[in-house]
This record gives sequence, C-alpha cells and structure tokens, in this order.
Amino acid sequence: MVVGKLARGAISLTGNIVGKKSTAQVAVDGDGIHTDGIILRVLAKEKLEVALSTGMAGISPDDAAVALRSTSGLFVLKSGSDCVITVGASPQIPPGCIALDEAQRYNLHVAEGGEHGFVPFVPPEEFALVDLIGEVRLWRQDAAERAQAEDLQIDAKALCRQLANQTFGRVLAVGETVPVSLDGVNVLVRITATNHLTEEEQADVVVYHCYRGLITADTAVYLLPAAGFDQGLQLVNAVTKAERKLNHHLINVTTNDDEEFTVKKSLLRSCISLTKAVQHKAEEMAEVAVDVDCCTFDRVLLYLQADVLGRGAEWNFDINLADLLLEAARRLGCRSLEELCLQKMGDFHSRIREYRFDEIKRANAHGQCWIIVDGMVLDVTRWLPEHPGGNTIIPAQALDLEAACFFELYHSSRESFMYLKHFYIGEVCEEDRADVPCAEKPSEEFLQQLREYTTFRIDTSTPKIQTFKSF
Ligand code: HEM
Repeated sequence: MVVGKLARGAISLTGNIVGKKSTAQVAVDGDGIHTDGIILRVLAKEKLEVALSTGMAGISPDDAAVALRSTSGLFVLKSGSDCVITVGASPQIPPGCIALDEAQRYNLHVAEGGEHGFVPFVPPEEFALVDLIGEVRLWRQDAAERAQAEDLQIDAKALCRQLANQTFGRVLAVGETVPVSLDGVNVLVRITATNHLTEEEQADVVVYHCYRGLITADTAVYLLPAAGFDQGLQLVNAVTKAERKLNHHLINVTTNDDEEFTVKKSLLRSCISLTKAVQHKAEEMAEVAVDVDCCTFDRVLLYLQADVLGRGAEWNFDINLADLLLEAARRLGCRSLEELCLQKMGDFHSRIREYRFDEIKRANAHGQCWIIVDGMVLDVTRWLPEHPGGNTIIPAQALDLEAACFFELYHSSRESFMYLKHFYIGEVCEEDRADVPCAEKPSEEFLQQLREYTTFRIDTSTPKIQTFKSF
C-alpha cells in the first residue's frame, strides 16, 4: 500500500497524480480503494443545477472516475461519521468539490465552503435493515407557515412508504435526519433506531448493537410524532413497532374442529399450502383455516418447531399417529413432514413379515425378547427396561408361548394397546399357529378390543413364507 499526504482534489492510484488540479497523492490498496480518501470542498447542492436524485451527493466526473472506482459509491467522512452518503457524478460540479444538500451537510456536520476528507465506505455482509424507527416533525419553513393551521393531517402509512421509496438502496444511520415531502407537506424524519436482526434473532445473540444499515424493499418503517409535536400537524394511522410486530409475525389458524391457534408465521413457512396467509402483509392479523383437527395440528406444530431448530429429521412420534400426521402434512403442504411420515411408515412396512415358530424360539434363545400376542410377533427386546411391569416378568413368563392371556391379566387399562404398533414385527405363520403353546385362552371381549386397536396387522390367510422347491 502507498500512503501519501492528503490534498484538495487529490486522488491517485499507487502514486499517479490524476486530474490537472491534483497536487498530491492518496493511498490506495490493491483493489484501487482509496484508503486515505480524498479532500473535497463542500458546495450547496440546492444552489447548483445538478441532475442527481434526492439524497445523492455529487462530485465531478473526473473525481468520480477514480473515487468511485472499485467502491460501492458510499462515502463517510475521514474524520468519522455515522452518516454514509451515496455519491454520483455530475458535470456541473467542479473537480475537487462535493455537492451536498442541506440535510447531508447537517447530518455530516459540515458547512458550505469547508474542506473535508472523504473515504469509501465498504458495507459489512449483513447490512440490510429489518426495520427502522423515525420521529416526524414539520420542516421549519412549513412549521412557520402552518403554525396557525388546524386539522392538518398526514397519513403515517403513506409517509412510511414515501420514506422507504425515497431512501431505497441508501444507508441510514441513527440520529440522521431525512427531509420527506408528502402531498405538499414537508417534514423531517429523524432516525431513532435501526435493526439488522428481528426481535427473535436479537434474543439469540449475546451482544447486539445496530446504528445504521441499508434500506431494502423488505425494511419495515415505523414513524411516530416527535416529542412536542404540536405544530398544527397530526400523524394519523401511525403504527408502533410493538403493534406491527404482533400482526406481522403472527397468524391465526382455525382447525376443522373450530379450535384457534395463534402461531408464529416463521413456524409455518414450510407449509406451502399456507403460503398466502404466511405472506399476508396487511396490518390486521392473518387468518387461515386448516382441514386438520386440533390435536393433530398441535403435533404438527411440535414437528415444525423441531424443524425450525434443525432437528426435524430426528423428530420422533408415535407410529400410531403416522397416518394422521401424513394426511395433515399433505393438507398443509409440508413436504418434510410428509417424507418423515412415509419414511417411518416405510420402515414399519419393510420390517413386517411372517415368522416360523422355530425362528421365534431361536431369536429368544439368542437373547431377543419376541413375544406372541394373539398371533402377533412383538419385539420388545430394547424396550424391556422401560416396561412398567418390570424387565423380568416377560422373559420369565411370556416367551415361546401365546401370551395374550397374560396381556389381558396384567393390563387393566387399554394404554398398553397404544404401544403395540411400535413393537409389531409381523405374524406367526398360519401353519405354525397350532404349535404355539397357550397357557390359558383370553376372553373374547379382550380379543375383540385388541383387534380394534391393531388394524395395522398383516393378513396371514395366504402364505407369504418363501419356500424353495427342490427339483
Ligand atoms: C408389548 C407388550 C406389552 C406392553 C406394551 C405392556 C405395557 C404395559 C403397560 C403400559 C403397563 C402399565 C399398566 C397398564 O397399562 O395396564 C404394564 C404393566 C404391567 N405389565 Fe405389561 N406390557 C406388555 C407385555 C406384558 C407381558 C407379556 C406381561 C406378563 C407376562 C406383562 C406384565 C405386566 C405387569 C405385571 C404389569 C404391572 C401391572 C400392575 O402394576 O398392575 N406385560 N405393561
């Protein structure tokens, strides 16, 4: 890097003097960015006829050719300023000068005729503003003229839009003042807060401080009357951030059994059937009705929460609920939940088959715990330590026999039925059923109830055991 003395109108690349009036050199880095900047004399933009948009500072084309090279066109004072100006070229501006409007001079604390060093501003990566808050007061000429005026109203929403349009693509900093005109009324907006992060994101970071950022199409603008705002002007329809936040981030979901859930929109992003409601930007809270019952929707929300936290793929649920959740996922257009259900159901179906009685006995002899209940083969090996009746009774009493009678005997509630699908690995094949010893027959009532809870069972009436013919 070459470092030199700063001089008026001096801009150079690695020591080459540019422009007739340049008298010295400034430092540039390898990309041609002027790290030591350029000294420019301040002109009043309103006194010149420059074809530059509102809020854009102007320099001569000669200066621009070098000063704007490899930069984003954003500059700050070399002595330090929160206010970042956007600079463009205009032939009406003599070399070595910069045309600043009144607001820019005020924001940069510089006066007409003064000479100041300007350096390029390189925006950090995450620089877009999520929102900004500003306070509004009348521009002083208007304030004087309208001091007596009564019932002068300005619509806050329209003013927010006007400010957003006018400053789109620019950088605004806290403390900066922006003049805005709406329907012939001139106001000044002073920026009081800016945010790169949403409230939720802010809650996740330890230290957060934001004092300036880029205005994008997504930046939300909130305007409120300045304290002591009694100059005969009323700001109507003003929405505070707290009010907007409520409406903006939440959605009211009604399930098909008329239950209401107020849900964060961010949770429902992966439900593509709800896209319109999630994208809803109006002031009032978005409403949507879903063809899912409240219990299932509640579970879907648990999944969505896990998904947002990056743990969706590991989210575990009762296999008995897979059908309901799959249906809900399809109705809501939640592809990831649909896939999770199908995967779980696929795992379930792929492990289901018919077993020879010998095979079951062999598995048990090798440390497995496969029990037979009404011909169902249930693998409870890994779950045994969790069994509410203890881990010894099943291996001691219920292996290698028909255990339906024990099941009826020990389980007064029907809660145990809810677990069966988890453990179900198939059926004892038809031809071996008579060989399975049975201590006692269960009641018909028990069997009927059991079968009502186990509709997932496969049909064994046609043999599915593969047999190999020898020729
Ligand atoms: C997949 C098979 C099984 C499941 C899912 C299961 C589940 C349960 C559940 C949830 C309970 C709590 C009480 C209740 O719901 O009634 C329980 C208790 C019990 N289970 Fe099981 N069980 C199974 C098999 C067996 C077998 C085969 C036996 C006996 C050989 C047995 C013996 C007991 C006993 C003695 C209790 C304690 C009952 C009490 O405290 O009153 N369980 N079981």
